[in-house]
Amino acid sequence: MGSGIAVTPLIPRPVRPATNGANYDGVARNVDATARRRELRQRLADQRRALPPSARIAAAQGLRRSLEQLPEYLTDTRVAGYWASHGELPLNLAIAPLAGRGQQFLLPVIGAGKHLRFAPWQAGDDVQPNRYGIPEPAAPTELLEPFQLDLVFVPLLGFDRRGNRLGHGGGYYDRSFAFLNEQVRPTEPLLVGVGYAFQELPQVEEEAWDVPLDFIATERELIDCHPEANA
Ligand SMILES: Nc1nc2c(c(=O)[nH]1)N(C=O)[C@@H](CNc1ccc(C(=O)N[C@@H](CCC(=O)O)C(=O)O)cc1)CN2
Ligand SMILES: Nc1ncnc2c1ncn2[C@@H]1O[C@H](COP(=O)(O)OP(=O)(O)OP(=O)(O)O)[C@@H](O)[C@H]1O
Repeated sequence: MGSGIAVTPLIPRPVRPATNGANYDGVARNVDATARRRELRQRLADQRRALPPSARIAAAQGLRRSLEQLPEYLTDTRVAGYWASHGELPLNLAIAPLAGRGQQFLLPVIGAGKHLRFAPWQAGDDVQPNRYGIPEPAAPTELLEPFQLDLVFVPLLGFDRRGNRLGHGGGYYDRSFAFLNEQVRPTEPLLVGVGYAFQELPQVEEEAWDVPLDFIATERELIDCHPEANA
């Protein structure tokens, strides 16, 4: 599809052992991990909501500068993002230049089975709230499957530098992009997590179903989660 710059393929990540083992210890470890994730999500969500408007506006501008370091942001044809809610880092300044460059922007639409599809959206198009109160295109002319996208800005609550992500806990992105775990990464679509720098964690515990991010863009920097590719 429309990716401008070729990226060096990597060896696929080894399949991680499932954490939901059938024995008692496996189950207990899993319950602990779930409780830890819930606590961490709450703390990060509270912290994000408490950010003053000035920090949000400055971050939206910093994010655009970070994304300009990514060739795919400047050239890819189909670019999916999100409508910032719950204090998420606003994408509006990063999205604005896309139309002028002939790039299509799309928003996620929640479907059956917690799978996302993506609808083209441009400024002025009608939106309606989904079940979480997040706006979705109201009358999409087409709905694209995740594999049809070139670049995806993925919302997150927490991240680490290896590309592990903590989301809202719905598992929407992991389910929708699970097919990438069978492919040599990075490939298309390229997954770029977007969040505030303060959302960085030393390590996000990996779960068997997680789909790692290729890059993470914050208001401060663009993080390449496959640094060995450039070594
Ligand atoms: N802006 C935006 N759009 C998005 C996502 C997102 O994270 N951000 N999604 C990412 O997947 C999908 C929607 N998934 C979501 C999953 C949970 C919650 C949410 O508010 N969860 C509550 C708990 C609600 C409950 O338990 O039912 C919370 O976090 O407080 C929101 C969106 C698709 N669209
Ligand atoms: N590929 C998958 N197949 C089946 N279930 C899945 C898959 N991916 C995630 N899940 C389920 O979804 C639940 C939530 O996953 P997780 O905590 O990783 O969500 P998240 O990445 O934080 O959420 P979101 O992507 O919506 O922001 C998990 O408990 C898991 O059972």
